[in-house]
Amino acid sequence: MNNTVEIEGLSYNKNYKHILENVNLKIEAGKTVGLLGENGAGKTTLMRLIAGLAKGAKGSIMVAGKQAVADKKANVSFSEQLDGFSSSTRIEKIISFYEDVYPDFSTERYNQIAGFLQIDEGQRLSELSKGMKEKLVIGLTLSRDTKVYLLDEPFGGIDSMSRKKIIQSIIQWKAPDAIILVSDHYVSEIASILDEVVIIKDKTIYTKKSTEEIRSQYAEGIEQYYESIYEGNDMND
Ligand SMILES: Nc1ncnc2c1ncn2[C@@H]1O[C@H](COP(=O)(O)OP(=O)(O)OP(=O)(O)O)[C@@H](O)[C@H]1O
Repeated sequence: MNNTVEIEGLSYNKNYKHILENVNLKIEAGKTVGLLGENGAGKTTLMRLIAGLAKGAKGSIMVAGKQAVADKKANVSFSEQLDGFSSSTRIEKIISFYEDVYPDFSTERYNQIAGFLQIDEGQRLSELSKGMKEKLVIGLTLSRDTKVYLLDEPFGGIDSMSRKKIIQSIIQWKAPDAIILVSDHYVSEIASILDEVVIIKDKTIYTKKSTEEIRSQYAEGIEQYYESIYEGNDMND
């Protein structure tokens, strides 16, 4: 089996607090996977570890068969929140930064996505609404040509019409063998694009299941499954 992400025995503490314990997770090439869990469950932390941005974990995280931080950075595109740019920065400046820093950044792909999302390059960060900023982050993240895309709650501020359009288009913006790992609290909205669902609970991967299997067991789908796990009355496991 061709696993693009392979995590074994991963534990992570921050400021003496156990955040993740004994996480094991394998994600096959090409899958679009929903990462679900309540506030503070550890979704962002897990993504930062996969992206090579958080250090000091125990266990192993392999991305495309490699463990070094530099390889993770080269193979993973993470939806960073642009906090490093001053609010007066124009979008065109951010795009040229991405072009300089990431050899795999495709300006052509960015222009396609930005056209679809109606992002205006001439604007400054301070002029963007929360939803527009999120659209920009989605555009920048998916314009790199990488094996793994990590989208951390990418749609929170985006209006529901645009959100539906973006969700339906998102898979076309990745190579067929690339993985998307997306966390979101709007479970039912992203359900249609997911191949698998991973749930973090009690500091670990509580379960990973294909959406097909979930739908065959839960008439109301992924949201019902997710709620059943948090309420402690799931049918199996
Ligand atoms: N710098 C830190 N020091 C100590 N604890 C931290 C630190 N950063 C995060 N945490 C804790 O790690 C846990 C996981 O946080 P994380 O942001 O990964 O969760 P999340 O699932 O992404 O949550 P949300 O859905 O609210 O975004 C939380 O309990 C949080 O309080």
